[in-house]
Amino acid sequence: MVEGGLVERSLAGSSVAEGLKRRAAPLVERLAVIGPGLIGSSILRAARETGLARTLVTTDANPAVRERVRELGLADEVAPTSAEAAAGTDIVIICVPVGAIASVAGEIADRLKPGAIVSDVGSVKASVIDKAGPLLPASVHLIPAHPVAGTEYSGPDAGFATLFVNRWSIVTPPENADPSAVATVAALWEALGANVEFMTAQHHDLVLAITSHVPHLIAYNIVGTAADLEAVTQSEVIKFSAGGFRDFTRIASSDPTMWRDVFLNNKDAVLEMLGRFNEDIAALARAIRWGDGEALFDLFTRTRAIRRNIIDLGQETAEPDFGRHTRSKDQ
Ligand SMILES: NC(=O)c1ccc[n+]([C@@H]2O[C@H](COP(=O)([O-])OP(=O)(O)OC[C@H]3O[C@@H](n4cnc5c(N)ncnc54)[C@H](O)[C@@H]3O)[C@@H](O)[C@H]2O)c1
Ligand SMILES: O=C(O)C(=O)C[C@]1(C(=O)O)C=C[C@@H](O)C=C1
Repeated sequence: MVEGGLVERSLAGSSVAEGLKRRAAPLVERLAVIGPGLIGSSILRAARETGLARTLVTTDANPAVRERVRELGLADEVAPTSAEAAAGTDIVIICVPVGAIASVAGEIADRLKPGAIVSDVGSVKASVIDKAGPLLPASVHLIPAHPVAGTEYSGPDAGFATLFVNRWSIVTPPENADPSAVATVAALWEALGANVEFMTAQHHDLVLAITSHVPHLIAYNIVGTAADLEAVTQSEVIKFSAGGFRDFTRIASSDPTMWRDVFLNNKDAVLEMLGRFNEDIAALARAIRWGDGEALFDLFTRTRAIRRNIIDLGQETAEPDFGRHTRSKDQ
């Protein structure tokens, strides 16, 4: 870790994006991002703008992504493999789909220096600790995290430096995690503009099952159902999709690999929340069948208040913003 010393790099033509602060000194010497897609490239962009690390290293399993990252100039070094990217690095952030995190951990294990921190951004946390933890040497610190910020887009062109500004990043340290390594990961996310919250991986997975995973499943399902009906209704599904349905199509266009892995790795929590969801939707169907307007009105009043609370807390724009990714100054 870098203890002190002023490092001022000139960033040709770029000013620090709103909500990000340029650091007087880097937090770490060498930061590696494995998988510079939407989330990884956003970390690299924000790290570049803030001067978070003296050297930014990245790699990707896909050679076309490595080439694109070079073209975009997102890192100081683009390594050919994960093992080479991780060698001699202070912090490695694994930004690949949840199902590939453990295999990356296995690939880098031998090349990590003692005291290095390995983190990730996976949308599911307990499986990362269970599967990646045993593959890493005892001399490194596994401190998983999850930035609760994203879009439906993927790849290095989709990222932007301000993605994490004023969003939560949930850090889920395993039992007996080294406090200074936990503090470093928290400081990293704060430097990227996020607000940090700590919880166990199990609690994270339960909370995110209802706030993120089941909503995505519902969106995938409703768009799938509508697409099946399209044969019956001809082009009406597309023609009249300017309203609520359109909001679902945004969510349902999210990356298939990422979401397949989320559901396969958070099975228990998702099934538990889905069970509860099914009970509640059955109650709504009953209210409609029996003309129970009061039950419908009461629920819709409660949910409207929840939406307004979220907006008041500044965590959502008032209207769906389909072009959020265009906030990027790097594109
Ligand atoms: N998209 C979101 O909204 C969002 C938000 C928060 C967290 N996450 C989590 O972040 C992670 C990345 O998501 P993303 O949306 O940035 O995905 P992405 O598809 O944009 O990028 C992932 C990158 O990882 C690379 N990759 C895949 N397997 C690899 C391997 N074995 N070794 C090296 N590179 C590999 C891919 O080629 C791709 O470039 C996922 O775990 C996801 O759950 C996503
Ligand atoms: O805004 C979106 O498009 C998202 O779906 C982002 C979202 C979410 O559900 O809030 C999706 C998955 C991540 O793990 C975190 C954030």
